[in-house]
Amino acid sequence: MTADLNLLRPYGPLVRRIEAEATVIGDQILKIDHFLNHRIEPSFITEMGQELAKRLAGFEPTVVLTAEASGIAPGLVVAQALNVPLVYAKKYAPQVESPAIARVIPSPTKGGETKLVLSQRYVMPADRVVIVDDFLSNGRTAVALIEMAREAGAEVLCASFIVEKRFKQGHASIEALGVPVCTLAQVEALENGHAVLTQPQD
Ligand SMILES: O=P(O)(O)OC[C@H]1O[C@H](OP(=O)(O)OP(=O)(O)O)[C@H](O)[C@@H]1O
Repeated sequence: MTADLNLLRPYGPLVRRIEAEATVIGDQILKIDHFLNHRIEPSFITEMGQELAKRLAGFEPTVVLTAEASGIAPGLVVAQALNVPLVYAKKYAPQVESPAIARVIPSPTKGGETKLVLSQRYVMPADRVVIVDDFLSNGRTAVALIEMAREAGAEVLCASFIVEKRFKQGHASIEALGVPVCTLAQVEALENGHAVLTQPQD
């Protein structure tokens, strides 16, 4: 698959904020939870979600799919901009109306295992799905969401993220499923307390 460069265009305002404000721990951990997923800045998450929505509009999705919890804020902005529903796979109280589809994945940031559960009532065979999440790392969450949507009979058009760690295998795992990846910031490496990012052209 040839990557669509428009889907991977670095978004300048986000790249600059990560460079200036991220906390980098070792060569694996990047924290920007002061504006993205613990303390959320409504104006900035809206700006970023609208940028993702612009890139995703051409896929003509009928539903945005994410995972509880940190995907909900960006997912809601994208869904609102595209005027489609947001569905989130439940993680923390995974009792949903049956029939349901589930996947167990290694918990990305907490260790142990996480169960993702989705009611088939909310993703249907005619649906055109785009995935939205805050971070792409090893890709286990996104791959599970893609598999679950496909098990429901839906078509998955694109998987999109605010930030991706290019030094992990998530991007390749998603493309291996035939799904294009869309991201606003691409972290190439974490070194000496700093994030090295793909630079915007503008
Ligand atoms: O590409 P991956 O390796 O799957 O990692 C990315 C996932 O990790 C985080 O979720 P996490 O479960 O850590 O936290 P959350 O419950 O706050 O969303 C993040 O929100 C993504 O969903």
